Amino acid sequence: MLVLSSPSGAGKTTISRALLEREQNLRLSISVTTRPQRPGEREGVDYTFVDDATFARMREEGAFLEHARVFGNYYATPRAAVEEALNQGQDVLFDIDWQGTQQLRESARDDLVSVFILPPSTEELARRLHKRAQDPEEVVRQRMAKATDEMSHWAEYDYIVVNEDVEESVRRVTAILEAERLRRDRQTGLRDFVQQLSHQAEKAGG
Ligand SMILES: Nc1ncnc2c1ncn2[C@@H]1O[C@H](COP(=O)(O)OP(=O)(O)OP(=O)(O)O)[C@@H](O)[C@H]1O
Ligand SMILES: Nc1nc2c(ncn2[C@@H]2O[C@H](COP(=O)(O)O)[C@@H](O)[C@H]2O)c(=O)[nH]1
Repeated sequence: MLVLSSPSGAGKTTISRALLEREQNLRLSISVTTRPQRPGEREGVDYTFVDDATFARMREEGAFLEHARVFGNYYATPRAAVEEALNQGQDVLFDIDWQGTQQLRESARDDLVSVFILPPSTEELARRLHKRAQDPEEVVRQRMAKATDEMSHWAEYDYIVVNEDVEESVRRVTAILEAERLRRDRQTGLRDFVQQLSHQAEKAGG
């Protein structure tokens, strides 16, 4: 479970999309949200868009692994899709905030790798939020005002990537993913493989 968090506009959606194109065994967890759909966003691809009543019902039914109120809207990670992907041996990518990360960390523990994305400067963060031009000015202002609050959680994360150049950031997150996949405890079947090697070495050595 690979989590990316950041202040709004720092670039995690951009980095996630590039990662998903390159990584065969990585699936995006598609969140459920009550936020209005942005121009260009696709239902079931970017988010599953629901109304407040549907969100509340799904939460009561235990359909979420985590949920949070972010910038005045509700967001949640659906349990079934994530469990299915993990059971199939796939890695799952989460683009969620620090509240959701805290909740996932409690349930997933060792299986969670978290990356916090920082902007190179506050001016650049404001530029990116405006450049995206998909939210009303008031929403952009509200998200900028929340940036300090969001960034105060950076030290809760395993890795920090300052997103200056997209390509370089994607390279760094890919390197994190590769290194984490190589951890001894994540390589299943290693014990049998090493036993086999030892057996062959003993035979070869007479
Ligand atoms: N390294 C970069 N350099 C310049 N522009 C960037 C960079 N990374 C992302 N952007 C641009 O910044 C804007 C915001 O990026 P993006 O939507 O990926 O942010 P986000 O962190 O996912 O935001 P949110 O939390 O609101 O979903 C987009 O227009 C994107 O193209
Ligand atoms: N706790 C969760 N946070 C989520 C989830 N999906 C997205 N998010 C975070 O919300 C903000 C705003 O996203 P936007 O798409 O409206 O710009 C951002 O920080 C996302 O990471 C979720 O399922 N749970």
